[in-house]
Amino acid sequence: MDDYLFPPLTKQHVLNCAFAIWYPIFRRVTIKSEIIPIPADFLDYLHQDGVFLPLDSNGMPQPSYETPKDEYDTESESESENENNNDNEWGKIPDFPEFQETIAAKIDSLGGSVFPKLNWSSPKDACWMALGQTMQCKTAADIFLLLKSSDFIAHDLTCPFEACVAEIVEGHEDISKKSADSYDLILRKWYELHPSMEFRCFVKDGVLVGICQRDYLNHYPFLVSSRLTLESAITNFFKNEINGKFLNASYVFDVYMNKNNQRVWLLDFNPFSIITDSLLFEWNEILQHEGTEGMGLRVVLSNGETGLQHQPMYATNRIPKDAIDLSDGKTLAEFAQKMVEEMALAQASPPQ
Ligand SMILES: Nc1ncnc2c1ncn2[C@@H]1O[C@H](COP(=O)(O)OP(=O)(O)OP(=O)(O)O)[C@@H](O)[C@H]1O
Repeated sequence: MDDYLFPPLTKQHVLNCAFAIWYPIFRRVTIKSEIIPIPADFLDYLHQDGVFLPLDSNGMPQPSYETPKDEYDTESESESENENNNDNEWGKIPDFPEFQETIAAKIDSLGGSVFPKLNWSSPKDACWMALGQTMQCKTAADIFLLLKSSDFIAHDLTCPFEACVAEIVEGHEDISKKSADSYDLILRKWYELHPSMEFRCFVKDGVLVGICQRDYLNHYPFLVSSRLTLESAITNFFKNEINGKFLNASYVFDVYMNKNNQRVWLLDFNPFSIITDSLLFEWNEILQHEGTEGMGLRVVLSNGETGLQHQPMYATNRIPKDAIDLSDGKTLAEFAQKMVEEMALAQASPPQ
């Protein structure tokens, strides 16, 4: 770890990886998306503890959602009734009617289901919380549950510049400790992406140094046999569509390749930094690589190579901190049960 010598990561490098910055430049080669500025009250709500979902468009709690009062309050019924009559019948449940309406309209315009993100991250660590355990969202409530349950989203909100070099200007605080000035909710048109066709690409000083499987835990035999064809398609995509257009000289980008026509699509950009997972490479290999010839496409060559078979991703992120905030003993037991079921399911069904 200590050997690693990364070029200094600045706040600007991280900002350049924010969706709203790169999307206008690469709109033609990426998935259709909508960018919705997050209003201040919703940002406050995201910062608060607990997973209380806002009311639906009719002012009612979301379907199958138990209000904090119904489920957890220990007050006597009469006390509760008094309080309920006072103001907000649903106690702590927040309400963002305009924001929710905008989201619903954008979901419609993207075909009815979307993949949500904030400036940098998606709440992929929380998808086990969602109905159907998927990131596919059809309503604002689906999105809010994922955002509120995710550690990755909490990181975007609280310390996105954590890995940046300290920039202390006299009289100003160290900006590496700051959060972003503004946040966007990103809605991307939903596609059933096959994990075997996702790849991560490492670019150092404008050179495509390495490409590897994004799903680094599983062996896909066809990737081994078609490695050179895939590598050539991704390299061409880099040369024609990415190189020289992204704002940082060194960066990491993710792509998806359509299996049928081998068309490559850009998925995301990440900082060239230890905070980005190097997957099948060691960061040292990438950092020490010299010359203009890259290391090519690296895939998992056999099941034995990983020593693991059909692993669920983000297994270690499956108890988000808000689950604990939300819980009494009973709820945690329910979460634990759900987790056990999901792990069993993931082990039993290999990826197609
Ligand atoms: N539009 C989409 N429809 C369906 N699934 C998607 C879509 N976009 C991304 N995904 C899936 O979600 C995963 C994470 O997406 P993305 O890279 O945008 O999120 P992220 O949180 O920035 O991830 P990372 O930090 O690993 O880069 C992708 O690997 C892909 O499997």
